[in-house]
Amino acid sequence: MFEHRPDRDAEIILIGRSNVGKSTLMRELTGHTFSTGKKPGVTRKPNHYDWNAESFMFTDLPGFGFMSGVEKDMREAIKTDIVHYIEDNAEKILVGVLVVDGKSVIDIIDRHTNNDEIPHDVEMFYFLEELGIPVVVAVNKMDKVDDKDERLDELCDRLGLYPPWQQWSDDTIAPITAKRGQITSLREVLKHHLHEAKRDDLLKFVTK
Ligand SMILES: Nc1nc2c(ncn2[C@@H]2O[C@H](COP(=O)(O)OP(=O)(O)OP(=O)(O)O)[C@@H](O)[C@H]2O)c(=O)[nH]1
Repeated sequence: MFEHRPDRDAEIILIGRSNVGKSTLMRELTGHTFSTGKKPGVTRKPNHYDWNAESFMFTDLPGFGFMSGVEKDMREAIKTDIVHYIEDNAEKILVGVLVVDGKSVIDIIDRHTNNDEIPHDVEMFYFLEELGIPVVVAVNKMDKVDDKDERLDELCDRLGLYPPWQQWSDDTIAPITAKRGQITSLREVLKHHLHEAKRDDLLKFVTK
């Protein structure tokens, strides 16, 4: 289990496969640089970035799925810890940001679907929804995607959301390029959810 979760009442979590750009996004959202102990095989913990006065924090959860140099058992253990963390804190999690790599996400989802498995990304999407946590899909690395609309429509299709993707751009689908600081669409969607949750007091944390 992950230990040392700061005791905060409200939280926005980032989850996603390894290497999709969660740390980069976390840096953009908070303006803070984290040392992440990136060596494969090293035990991986959540990164919390928190504000005591408002009892709010962003949490970057460890990446799930394939990580080079990390054994399958270890990957499964990390995923189990992530699931427990989300279940245990569901009431405090205002938004779950599922970060995916826009360039590879469709291939990865389809590869796993063919094996009769539920792909991790799709599974996490439904898992958050079942817990009643609003899910935002931050589709990162859009700088590497040429056919943007087509790709985002495909992603909607795989997640059970009716295309066109623009229908979901207010509350669910946020194409971004975290590396270049292009995350306005995500900020807007987060604002929407904080407002819905009647937490306008927290808007300043998602606005630049
Ligand atoms: N082209 C492109 N690359 C990006 C973008 N955002 C992040 N990256 C790159 O993707 C790689 C992984 O980024 P990280 O932020 O370390 O990813 P992570 O999801 O935190 O990875 P884990 O710690 O393994 O879970 C780095 O080389 C980043 O520079 C983006 O918007 N576009």
